[in-house]
Amino acid sequence: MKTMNKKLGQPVGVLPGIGEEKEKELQQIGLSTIEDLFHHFPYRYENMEVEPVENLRHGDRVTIAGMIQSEPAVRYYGRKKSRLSVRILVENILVTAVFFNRAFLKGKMNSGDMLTLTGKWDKYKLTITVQDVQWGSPDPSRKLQPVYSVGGSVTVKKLTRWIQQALQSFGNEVEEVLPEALLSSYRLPARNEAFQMIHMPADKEKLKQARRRFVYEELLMFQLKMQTFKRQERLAADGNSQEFSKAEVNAFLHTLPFPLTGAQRRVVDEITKDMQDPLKMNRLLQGDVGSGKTVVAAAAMYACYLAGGQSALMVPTEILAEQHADGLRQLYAQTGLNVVLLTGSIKGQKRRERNAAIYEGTADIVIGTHALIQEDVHFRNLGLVITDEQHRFGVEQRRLLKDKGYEPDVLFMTATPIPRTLAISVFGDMDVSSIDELPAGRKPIKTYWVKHGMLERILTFIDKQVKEGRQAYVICPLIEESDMLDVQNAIDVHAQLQQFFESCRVGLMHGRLSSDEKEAVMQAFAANEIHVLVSTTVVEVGVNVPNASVMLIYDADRFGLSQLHQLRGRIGRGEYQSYCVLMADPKGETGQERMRIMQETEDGFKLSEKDLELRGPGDFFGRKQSGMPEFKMADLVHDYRALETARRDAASFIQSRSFWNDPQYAGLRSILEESGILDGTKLD
Ligand SMILES: Nc1ncnc2c1ncn2[C@@H]1O[C@H](COP(=O)(O)OP(=O)(O)OP(=O)(O)O)[C@@H](O)[C@H]1O
Repeated sequence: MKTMNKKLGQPVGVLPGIGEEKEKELQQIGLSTIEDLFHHFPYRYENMEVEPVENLRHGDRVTIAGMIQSEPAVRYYGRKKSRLSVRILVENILVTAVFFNRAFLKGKMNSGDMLTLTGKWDKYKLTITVQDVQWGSPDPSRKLQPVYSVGGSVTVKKLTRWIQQALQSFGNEVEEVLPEALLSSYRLPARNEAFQMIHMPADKEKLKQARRRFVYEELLMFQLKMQTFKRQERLAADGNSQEFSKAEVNAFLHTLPFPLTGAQRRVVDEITKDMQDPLKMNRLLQGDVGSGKTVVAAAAMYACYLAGGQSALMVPTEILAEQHADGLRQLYAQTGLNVVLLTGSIKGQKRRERNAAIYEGTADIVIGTHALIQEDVHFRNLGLVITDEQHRFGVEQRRLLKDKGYEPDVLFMTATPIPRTLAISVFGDMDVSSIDELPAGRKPIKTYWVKHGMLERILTFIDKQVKEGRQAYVICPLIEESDMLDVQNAIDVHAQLQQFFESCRVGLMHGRLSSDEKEAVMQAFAANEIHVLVSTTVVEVGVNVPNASVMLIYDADRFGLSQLHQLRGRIGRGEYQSYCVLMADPKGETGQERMRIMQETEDGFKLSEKDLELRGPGDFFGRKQSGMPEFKMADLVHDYRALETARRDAASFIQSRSFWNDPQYAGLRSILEESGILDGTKLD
């Protein structure tokens, strides 16, 4: 995190040896000031610790030290190539050191000179192919050598020298930004020491301490910014309370065919309180597959209706929009609410009519895909926006709504249970509600991992289930590069299964069907006119057919854990015992591990933590749409404890009066001021 110290803000050109040209090159890799140099952390370290010769492993990069015993011999080959070899005595063992294309060293080498050599070790020939040579005994301060990312003609060696010079000349200018009390209670090194330790570590322990400090500092700043942003945004939207009676919402809940679970009730309370609050709601609702998020959304939209507002429910696919529209109409059957569906495939006169209903305010609830809050749609009084699958709806859309003059309460629903650590880091500016309980009477899904050779037995099992009145999904292999190949796979599997199942009806679903076709297939499946549905992953999110009790997933090891969990969540949604069969012959350890985990647990939160471990956060949401914050030092998987601590500390700082006045927080405050968050201009 940069401070605004004047001396540290000087251009790198003030250092000896950096002329205009080098200064430009450094600028190009983002290093303009002295402070930039300090913050250019090594991305790894070269271990230069000298080890006894007998401990050295063949092929490793090693450092040894010894005395020159022979005249160096040089052989030239080709036009510019040479090989210099010299005998070195290392702990009574004669070792050959080989230097390629550095014949000029010959003149510098004298018998009896002490050399410290780093390079690749050949255990059998007792030879080191030297990459780095220093005259003299090993320098104890160089045991861990930083390696930096560089560019142009700037080499690691030069950059290391400049950073060290900068630390020597300006290290004392570094000001502490963390309060003294924090440093001592967490045993973190002071900022100026930490810079020394990270660029010139005396040993691994020191390096670890420095890293701990910068990780904490980085995460704390991130959390402070997020939380300050949240506070600012909320203050700005003051006076946005929705007025309705909670008793009437409860009366609606009593009309439902089932009682809410304890978790659903708690979450409805949290949401309706937020809506009644003058501050704008910005809440993430997460719940495991099948935990009953839709009913919670229905309650929130009903509350908004009571307050005289309209609600928009945005979902990622048309199938889902249609399913939700049907489901909500049933839930609202006794209320007289007007539910309107708006998707890309509704055109012409129909669309004009629906747009008019939205504009005039007779549409109480509008359900659709993204297009809903964009394009030609204008609400009369938009009070609540709910989006399903929050990661597809970001800051941009929120801004878009604002620009249209709407300041609705916002609820994000996700069926992907996000590990708590990730939720608070990515969505740190939101409140989080979790439905952590499934409706009563659900039977745990039985999950089996089988090899492809078992296919026939599985199909026979499906046949038996269908004869008992149930239905099945067959999910086709995923070929990530190509949607078209996925479709082809589904078509092939469909043809094969049609032959196998003589008496059942086998349907086909994939992304290339038109929306009318998709709807027809889904309706036929929901009505049990299709017994076995062969599908690509388009059924992944949200599809709800409680009579389906079997899912067979081809090549299951190609899917991520969270995705498998989503898919599996399509079954076990009713009263019947359900079975998920993962067909896979994974070669790698990770694939096998995934299959085992899937068999062992049905807890979405646990699975997504595991997923994160196996894949890393970048992959978790898919790189492109992730919107994940990038950290210089911190790693969300390994540093999650620090993240939790930072979050708590940031929250208590922001709420305390002393944080905004006391000089010990001046450093942190000034960074917040610099970031522009305090005047609401940006969030970086
Ligand atoms: N409290 C409850 N008691 C019994 N059944 C319930 C309860 N709440 C919801 N259900 C039923 O459970 C099923 C799943 O609910 P819903 O579709 O809302 O889940 P979801 O959380 O959206 O799941 P997914 O993320 O997997 O789509 C539905 O058939 C719904 O009617």
